Amino acid sequence: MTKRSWPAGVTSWEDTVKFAQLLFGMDIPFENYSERLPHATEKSFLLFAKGACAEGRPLRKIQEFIPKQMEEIAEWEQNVRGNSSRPTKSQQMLGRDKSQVYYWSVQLTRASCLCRSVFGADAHQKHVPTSAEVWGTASKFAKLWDATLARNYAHFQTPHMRPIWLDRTWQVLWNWNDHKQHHHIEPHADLCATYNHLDPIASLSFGHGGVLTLTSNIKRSKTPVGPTKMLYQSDGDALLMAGQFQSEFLHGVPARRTWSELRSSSMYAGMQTWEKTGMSREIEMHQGAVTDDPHVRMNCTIRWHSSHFPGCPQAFADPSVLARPGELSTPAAGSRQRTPPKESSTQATQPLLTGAAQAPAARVQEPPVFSGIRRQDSADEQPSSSKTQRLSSLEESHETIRHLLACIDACVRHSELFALGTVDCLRRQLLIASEAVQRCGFDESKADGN
Ligand SMILES: O=C(O)CCC(=O)C(=O)O
Ligand SMILES: [Fe+2]
Repeated sequence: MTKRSWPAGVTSWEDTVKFAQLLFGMDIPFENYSERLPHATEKSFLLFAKGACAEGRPLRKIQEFIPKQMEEIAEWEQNVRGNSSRPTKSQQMLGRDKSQVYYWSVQLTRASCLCRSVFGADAHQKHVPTSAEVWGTASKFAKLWDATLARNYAHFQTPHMRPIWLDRTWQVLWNWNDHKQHHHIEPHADLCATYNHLDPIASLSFGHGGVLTLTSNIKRSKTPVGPTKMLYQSDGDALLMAGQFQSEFLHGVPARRTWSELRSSSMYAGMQTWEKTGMSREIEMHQGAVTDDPHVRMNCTIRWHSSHFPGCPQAFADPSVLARPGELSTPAAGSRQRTPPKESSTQATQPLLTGAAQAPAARVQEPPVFSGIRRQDSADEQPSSSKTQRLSSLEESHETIRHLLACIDACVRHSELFALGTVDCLRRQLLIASEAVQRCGFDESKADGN
């Protein structure tokens, strides 16, 4: 039997169901898609919730938010940054030659988190603030998300077991795919140094149908393997990938023009009738598409920052979960990144959207890496009779303040909006640190008998 971790993590099927109820409500039907995984496992969980975000459901609104947020960013590019030549570029997921657009995407975080996961094709988006409070549309999403989870949780019978995701920093990726432009994502795992495998990743689908391929990420031979399972999602459907899913499997979003080929593969046989019907309808639409109207499918993935990059106010708020610079270039503990299989020569020349952690270059090079305000209750923070130790604690506090000031400078250098969103939080942290220094100095003078 798998270990349960609720309400602090998801490591069993029962936990996965609870998580689904927290996000989508108690009344949502769900299916255990374990049979749909490329190999049998007790460590990974795939839950499918048909219609969890369909018309009439609270999270339906996300469908409207995605294009609105994209417009808002384009307007900001134009009006605030004066980028009138390519105001939409910072939402494009670009190939290496920077000309092919794989799909469109924006990344947002719960305020006041400023972390941005960089996945490769979005490396040119780093200047766009992620914190939801900076944007009108994202702020509306934040309100909706918090209210929906709180309302769903009110129906749980366990008030003493508050799920950590009510308080944890979420990160959303909003993707916009036009089937007619052959948008797609290569097989990859959603990995980042700030993610933790105890936090499931939810994927919500809107608009036209989408196919998700699944590939086993357990290397049995030198020959790369391709996807062995696929599933179909229609408008309003939701999926949860939980447990060790991101280490054990790769997922990919094939372009609609490849679906008729996929229909002749053995993977097709494992699909349910409604999936086959939906897929066939989209194939027909693709073949019959004549007008210039886009055939849009939107996707929202919801992930969680269980730690934060240096410079993020959330890292100051809880230094115990700070992602240290050394971790930035390696995947988070429990997650393993592999090169996705190259199935054809075409794919080999395309960018690998692995989701692997890449530190935002500017931040890694920046000197102000906040080493954290030490917790009062930590063992090495106990009162000591040694004057040397007391002095070093005072010095550390001074060091902390120096780092905080440097962080503020870095924020200001980074961009005006970035600074606006964080300065208040940084100021508060600075005050806490300065009070700590005062206390330290006061304790020291008492100990010296002054
Ligand atoms: O579009 C989808 O269904 C999945 C999107 C995805 O895998 C991603 O954004 O990482
Ligand atoms: Fe993904």
